[in-house]
Amino acid sequence: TNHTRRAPAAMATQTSEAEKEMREWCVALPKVELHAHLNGSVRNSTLLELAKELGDKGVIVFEDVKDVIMKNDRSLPECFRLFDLFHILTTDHDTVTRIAKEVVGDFAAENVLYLEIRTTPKNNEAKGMTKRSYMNAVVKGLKSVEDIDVVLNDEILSCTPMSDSGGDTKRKKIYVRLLLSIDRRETTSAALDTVNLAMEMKDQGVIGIDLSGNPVVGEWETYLPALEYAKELGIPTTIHCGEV
Ligand SMILES: CNc1ncnc2c1ncn2[C@@H]1O[C@H](COP(=O)(O)O)[C@@H](O)[C@H]1O
Repeated sequence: TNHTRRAPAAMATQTSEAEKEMREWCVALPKVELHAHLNGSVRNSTLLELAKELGDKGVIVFEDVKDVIMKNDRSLPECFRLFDLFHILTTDHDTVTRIAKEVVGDFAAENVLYLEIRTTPKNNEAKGMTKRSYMNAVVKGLKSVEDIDVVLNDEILSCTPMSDSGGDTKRKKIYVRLLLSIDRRETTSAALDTVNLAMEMKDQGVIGIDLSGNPVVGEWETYLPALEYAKELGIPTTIHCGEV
């Protein structure tokens, strides 16, 4: 804070010690994370690495993108421009698998015990991707976490062999559930596809749907049939609204 900067050196050190302790306490505290967007939770280092690869291929200009990724204090419109960039960087099956794996690992490292990840299933013909194959890539990522027990639907999906001595008590365990997001840019039929997919994937950790995306885009009437359909099917729903 400004206050800290103006304080004498000794006091500043004390404050930063206190801040450090508070941060450590927050990390150690067992937590529940209910609002993580998959593509909003990607490590900066991974984004930079992916941007570098696409820069080398001439798809983007790395230097421009680097500044955008590292910028802090973004406005809401800037956030949505950034998501469009993230989607260019992340949307192929292997990258989706990679980011899902890393995101779960990062939350577990911060002692999140129960994690709900929401993500927008994407059709991308150029990559041979359907909403279903996108979600399969996400689930594959969750199952490929090696050093943590990831529990989807109360079943242990990823678990390296326990030691012969009867189990390694130091292994972390995280319960992960998925919400399928409808992007406000989508059509009624695409939104209905997402609800059907959520129903199909109930036994793979999918526990609900979400309406998200740029709040200044789209019309409520477009998604209403999908939300009503979800209600009929008994699928729990979360909604982003009123942010502008
Ligand atoms: C800032 N507040 C917000 N309001 C509304 N939607 C948001 C959001 N933050 C993120 N998203 C939604 O999450 C997507 C990225 O993750 P996935 O591609 O789904 O994994 C964004 O494109 C947007 O649709």
